[in-house]
Amino acid sequence: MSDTIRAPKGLAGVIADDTRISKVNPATNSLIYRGYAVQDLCEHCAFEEVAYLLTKGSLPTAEQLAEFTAKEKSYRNLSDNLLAVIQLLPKGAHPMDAVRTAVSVLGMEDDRTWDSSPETNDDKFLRMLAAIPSAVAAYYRHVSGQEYIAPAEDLGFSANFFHMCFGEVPSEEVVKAFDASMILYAEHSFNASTFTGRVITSTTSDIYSSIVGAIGALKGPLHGGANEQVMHMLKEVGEKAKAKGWLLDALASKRKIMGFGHRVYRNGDSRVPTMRSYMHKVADATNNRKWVEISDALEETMIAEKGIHPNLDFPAGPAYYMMGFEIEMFTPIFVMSRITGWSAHVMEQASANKLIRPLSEYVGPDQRKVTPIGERVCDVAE
Ligand SMILES: CC(=O)SCCNC(=O)CCNC(=O)[C@H](O)C(C)(C)COP(=O)(O)OP(=O)(O)OC[C@H]1O[C@@H](n2cnc3c(N)ncnc32)[C@H](O)[C@@H]1OP(=O)(O)O
Ligand SMILES: O=C([O-])CC(=O)C(=O)O
Repeated sequence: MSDTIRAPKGLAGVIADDTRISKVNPATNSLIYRGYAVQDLCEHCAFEEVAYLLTKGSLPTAEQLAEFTAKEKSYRNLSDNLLAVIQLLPKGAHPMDAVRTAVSVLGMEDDRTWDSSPETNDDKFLRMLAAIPSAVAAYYRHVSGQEYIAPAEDLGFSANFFHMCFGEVPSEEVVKAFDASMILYAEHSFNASTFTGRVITSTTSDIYSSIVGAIGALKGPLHGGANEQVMHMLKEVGEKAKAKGWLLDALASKRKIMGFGHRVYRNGDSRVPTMRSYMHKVADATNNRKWVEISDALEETMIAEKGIHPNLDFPAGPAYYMMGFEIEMFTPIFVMSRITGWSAHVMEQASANKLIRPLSEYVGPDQRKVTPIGERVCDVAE
């Protein structure tokens, strides 16, 4: 077929569409959101400002931010129905499945299913931004056999999350480190989960469905699920002195080292230095250098042996662990942030939509006749 193009496996290197939301630039090792460097955003902004920036296109004024955060706070409370659903969920399930279910219920509670106007989508986004942390915390409290803690209206996004999980807010340094991680995780162009969300939107389905699909894609250990695997790996290594030997054995047995490598960046992830410095601050604030030391030893060996650098999940995982979060909460925490980037992409896709539907090359058996079941001896799979 002359008018078709054969894309490489995994669509590697393929530009699938334009976007105004972010630019991942491996040549300069940089990442900008709507023109602003993420490092700059981490230094000068709270996560709520970045959420506004990503979804609306510009940084808010103080007045615009006050209106945005007031609305976000007003949407934090879960309905009795959703709270009851969360409390009925199996305790052994993965929290990512609980978040996926919670977003699905949020969608069912919103009677504007077929209204995907920009104003309505923006409001639906704000509902999810506000309610997802409440759902993550509610599931955590349920699983750990503790009473649900209602959101606090006088706390910012990140401080409120700590409050809902633990009933207390840690030091300013720790809250800032968490908030910076929210900024760094917020958006990353056409990664697998965002692309999933855009594919769903391209069918003119609703934003909740797009986000449910994106959550499913993020859960995988090759994508967002890697932040949990990093911490499992650090625990398996156990101590700094064993890190080098552990890594060499893992590489010899062809094991994928979680938190290393990236489809787009080849010389290191632009977000790592910032997150690493916050991880160090959390280690200092919690008086615990163990995970930092093991991480440093693994990184040094991985770069020396394979020339493969860490990605954002590598410092984020241990940072969350030192903040006191259970490992299985790490990827749901990623969802709390990436809901901003996903929603911005859903709105961008909807504003200039074209159904996303590639072709495939059929490599199965040639056309053959169906043998009626009574005469069938054995159908050989090819
Ligand atoms: C927020 C995020 O989603 S960031 C990504 C989080 N994911 C992870 O940390 C999981 C671990 N990393 C990986 O699996 C990969 O690096 C990915 C999935 C992120 C990128 O994959 P791809 O772009 O398809 O690269 P690919 O897997 O082909 O790797 C190229 C080569 O580097 C090797 N490589 C890449 N990452 C790793 C790794 N983490 N450990 C060991 N080897 C690796 C591959 O084995 C391959 O080697 P080969 O050419 O000898 O076969
Ligand atoms: O860009 C990617 O493929 C994965 C990633 O780092 C992200 O989604 O933050």
